[in-house]
Amino acid sequence: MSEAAAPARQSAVPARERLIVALDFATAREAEAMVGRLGDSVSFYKIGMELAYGGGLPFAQDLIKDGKQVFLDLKLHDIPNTVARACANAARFGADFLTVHAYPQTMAAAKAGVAGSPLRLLGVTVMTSYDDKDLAEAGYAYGVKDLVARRAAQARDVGLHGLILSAEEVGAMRAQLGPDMILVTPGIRPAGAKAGDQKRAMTPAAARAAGADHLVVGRPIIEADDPRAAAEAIIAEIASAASAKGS
Ligand SMILES: O=C(O)c1cc(=O)[nH]c(=O)n1[C@@H]1O[C@H](COP(=O)(O)O)[C@@H](O)[C@H]1O
Repeated sequence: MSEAAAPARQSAVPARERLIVALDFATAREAEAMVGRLGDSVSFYKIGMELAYGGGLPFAQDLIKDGKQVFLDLKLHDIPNTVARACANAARFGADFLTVHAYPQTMAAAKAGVAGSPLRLLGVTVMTSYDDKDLAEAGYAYGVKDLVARRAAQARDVGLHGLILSAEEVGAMRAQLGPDMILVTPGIRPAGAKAGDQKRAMTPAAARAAGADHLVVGRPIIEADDPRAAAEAIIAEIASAASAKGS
């Protein structure tokens, strides 16, 4: 894939493809049942670390064969040799996105590992369950805003394709990084939904209006009584925010 092609495609992405549903289940069987319930309302799925240990990787390949887009959320972080080799192996899957933690060594190794493949790497900046106090407790000298900005600049310097960050930082990071970086926001909560462990959460409309390219949503859809209706409501919110921006 030509790297220059990505931004044009990002701005042209339809609202439905901006929603990424997190298949946070223990088994591929449960994930498959959810994909069946969501039907053609959802085209993009995330396989995270829980499902990866329950048949998620072969299931990801089934999804790709069925024409779905797949985000492998494996959040890799290790010594450069291991990260580069893991990314090269993951690139064979045919997935669209893969996450690595946004540490400079890790990002550089990941970039080298996927060279020549269309797999796009997303650097996880600061988990959306963290606030400034959590970072201080973990030993960081930076608060959320500054650490996200620092890691975003490092990701851009390494040539990473995109970032995972909360919608609270998207506006500032879009201004800092320009239109090319793919900005993906978890921590999405429709009005009135329970935040759970998410500390930096926003509504779908607010996240999209702030400039998020893709929104990752798990529990508000997969735990809903009617997951398909919940997904359609979020897609409608994304579409209304996009048209309000004229994009
Ligand atoms: O990398 C991620 O996808 C991720 C990063 C982050 O900072 N916060 C975050 O919530 N996620 C993932 O996004 C999903 C959010 O799920 P819900 O909180 O249920 O909507 C989960 O699968 C998380 O693993």
